[in-house]
Amino acid sequence: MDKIVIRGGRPLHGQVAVSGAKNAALPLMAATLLAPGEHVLHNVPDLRDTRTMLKVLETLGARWQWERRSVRIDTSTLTGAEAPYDLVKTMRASVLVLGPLLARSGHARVSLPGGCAIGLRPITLHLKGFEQLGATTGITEGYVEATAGGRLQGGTVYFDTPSVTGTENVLMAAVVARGTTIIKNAAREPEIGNLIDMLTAMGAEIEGRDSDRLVIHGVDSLRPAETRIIPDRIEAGTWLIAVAATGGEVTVTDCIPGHLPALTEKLRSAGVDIEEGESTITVRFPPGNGVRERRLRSVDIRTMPYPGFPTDLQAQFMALMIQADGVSIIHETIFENRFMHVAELQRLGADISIDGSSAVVKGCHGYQLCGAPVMATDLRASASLVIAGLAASGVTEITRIYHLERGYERMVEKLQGLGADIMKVPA
Ligand SMILES: CC(=O)N[C@H]1[C@@H](OP(=O)(O)OP(=O)(O)OC[C@H]2O[C@@H](n3ccc(=O)[nH]c3=O)[C@H](O)[C@@H]2O)O[C@H](CO)[C@@H](O)[C@@H]1O
Ligand SMILES: C=C(OP(=O)(O)O)C(=O)O
Repeated sequence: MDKIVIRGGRPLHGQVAVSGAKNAALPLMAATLLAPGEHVLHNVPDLRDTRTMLKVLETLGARWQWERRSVRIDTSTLTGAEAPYDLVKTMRASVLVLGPLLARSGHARVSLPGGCAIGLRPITLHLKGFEQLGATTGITEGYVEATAGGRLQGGTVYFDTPSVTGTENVLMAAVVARGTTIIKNAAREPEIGNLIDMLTAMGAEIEGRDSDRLVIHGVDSLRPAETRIIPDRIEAGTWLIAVAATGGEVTVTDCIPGHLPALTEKLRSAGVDIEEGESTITVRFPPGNGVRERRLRSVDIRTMPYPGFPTDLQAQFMALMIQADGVSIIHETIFENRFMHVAELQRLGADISIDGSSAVVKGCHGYQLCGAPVMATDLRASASLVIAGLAASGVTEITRIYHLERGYERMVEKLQGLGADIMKVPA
């Protein structure tokens, strides 16, 4: 097993290109199950999670081939309808094969994705949605089973709370149902827009892209499609926060600035210079407008469904706020246990206390954090430790970095390209 060693305290400079989004690639890969034939996905990030999803597809009978940044997935013949525990336990997004399998094969059996380090993560809304389309669902021996007695029937699905994978799963089941389905209070994350574009290219009829009300007119059949995965807004946001934390000037390329409205607004409020181009964001700290003093202001955040502040950037933003001037309240509304990074950040000298779903961060303005050995606990917590390590003085060693490899493509190499002293070494 490898670990990451960082000698912190160096500003970051240069350009960094953002990879395709993990959270778009996974549902789009699952969507290939809907139509027999060869699909092509471009800009696919080579990650532990995308490799796991390919294994899930393979167990269902699909064949695949990587060609540089593209993956060809042939779903002409499916030989199974079960996603086993061994794969699902390593990646919750495996649950996304439920909707497409139910639509195509009339039956699906997927190991129940358990609770993970960040919270319970139920899928009751997915199952309720399938039932509204005429399926029966149940849980036996740790597996979710969904069965459609014939073709699914369009219906109205209301989500109590906007669920990202729930919206994606029900959407994929509904595109070939008989009649019209309406999803009310749907999630609006850009990754859902990417999925809608792919389904539309496959022949689906969907109205309401980017809104919380999706209207799906079921079609008799779909065809394979060629689709490009959107840039990873969470990776882009991670770079912006890293530069704000270390100081320096970096242009983040191959991104969609409009996908990060809440983060760029918060960074500006904190005193960070953000300049948006068409597909680039330049981040500068301290700001270049003659301001000499390095003074990062504390700001509060509250995680919310898109376009609110993403829960997937909460841990990284906390790593920035521990160095700010003042007190920042970080309120996590999506997951009940997404503060696992707090104990590790404290090892670097951060002053953070937790009060229910809020973290109170007292910035250490004027003092530098001090590197320490820390342990990664989940994907975004790991990214926050990297950011804190880059900003701290001395050496930070991060173990259990397999979490990071689930969602960040070539993170160490990209940071080295920006001048960071960071290495991956055997633990
Ligand atoms: C809205 C939101 O920010 N979703 C995040 C969530 O997506 P993911 O799809 O994993 O989670 P959901 O969007 O479904 O969950 C959103 C909220 O709804 C609740 N819920 C969900 C399903 C259900 O059946 N019942 C229920 O109560 C969850 O407990 C949570 O509080 O984790 C991903 C990985 O960190 C993020 O990329 C997504 O941005
Ligand atoms: C927690 C994440 O992913 P997943 O839903 O795959 O666990 C994430 O992307 O931050």
